[in-house]
Amino acid sequence: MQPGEGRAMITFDAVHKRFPNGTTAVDDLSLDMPEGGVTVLVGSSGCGKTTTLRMINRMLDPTSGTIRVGGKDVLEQDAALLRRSIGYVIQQSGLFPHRTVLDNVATVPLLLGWGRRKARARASELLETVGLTAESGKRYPHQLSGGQQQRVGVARALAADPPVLLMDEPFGAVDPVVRTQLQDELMRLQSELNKTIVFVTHDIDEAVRLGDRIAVFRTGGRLVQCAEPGELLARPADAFVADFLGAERGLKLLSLSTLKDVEYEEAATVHADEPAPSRTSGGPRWLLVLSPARTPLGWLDTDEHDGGGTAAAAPLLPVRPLRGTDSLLSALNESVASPSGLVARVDDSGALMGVISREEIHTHAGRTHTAAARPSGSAV
Ligand SMILES: Nc1ncnc2c1ncn2[C@@H]1O[C@H](COP(=O)(O)OP(=O)(O)OP(=O)(O)O)[C@@H](O)[C@H]1O
Repeated sequence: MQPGEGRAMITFDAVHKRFPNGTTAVDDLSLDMPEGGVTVLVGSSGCGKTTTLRMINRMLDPTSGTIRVGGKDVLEQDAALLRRSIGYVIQQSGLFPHRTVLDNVATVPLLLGWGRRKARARASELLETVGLTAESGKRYPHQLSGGQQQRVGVARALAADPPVLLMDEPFGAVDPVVRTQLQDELMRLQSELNKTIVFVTHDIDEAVRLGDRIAVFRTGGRLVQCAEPGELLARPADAFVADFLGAERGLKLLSLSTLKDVEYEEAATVHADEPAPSRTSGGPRWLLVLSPARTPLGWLDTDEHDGGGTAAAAPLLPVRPLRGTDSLLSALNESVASPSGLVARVDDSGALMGVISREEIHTHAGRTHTAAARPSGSAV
């Protein structure tokens, strides 16, 4: 079973939220969030994502309708206890500035009466889990970078090992490089922990990357479509969703398929310490120069080389080898950037397996689209 296909851990049933000033933030929301999956809520500013999230742990209560977590109506549970049993991560990490990082992470276990020693031991273990050193536990939040503070926020939310994690734009305030690292880290953690995660973001790329299911909202708190990323990208329910996904939604779809099943062919290669062939040798124009461990070092253009010297000493053009876990989108990008139009496919150790042609990548890209565009359940 894929993550996100399990039974519903959180259910919204005809939920409305109207604020006293008359604003309807959430309008007739019925939605299931599967156990052990990541449900991402996306949509433009003010469409009710945060309000939806905050009703799950009773930071806000619905005006009408029912929300259940683990089968239990949240309104029948004590709000403070419910909040402690659900992890919550927000954009500006929300750490207590006058407490050390370790004490910040230990907050909920202490509230739950674990005792100082046990709570701190757990906090220290969690800092390591989210990629921080034990030493950083002694610092205060302002002594950490924005990205590190977000990691502490995630560690704090995980401290009491809650089954549900609510994340409200947790990576919204960090630069794109750190953001990608934090996303990678979250995916790694999730593959071990299998939490039920509800994740709010503005960023559709982040949603496609992290979500098992994506729920798209529009202004007025209306859910327009909730689907797996592939289905959403291939079959947006209406023009609003298509617009929201953007002009590159076809390319985004390719980011969901990997090179695992794409066929490769034998590559024309030359070893680094062999003599560099020239155009007069009559072989193929482009050769991949390999290290002794068969790692691709670069492309040799025999049309531009007069012969003489070793292949390693010849002017080489850069190669960016791809693995089976890399996406079809990366392959398409590399096939455009590669001087030979070929993509070098390597194994997990980085050794060359073969090359994939631009045509093969295009064929797979087309097939991915055709398959995704087919309504689910229809015959292949
Ligand atoms: N306490 C409140 N009182 C009145 N209106 C509110 C309150 N909180 C939110 N709203 C309004 O409810 C609507 C939904 O807000 P919400 O914060 O849930 O949207 P959002 O999709 O999370 O937006 P953003 O992406 O900008 O964070 C907005 O129109 C907002 O102005």
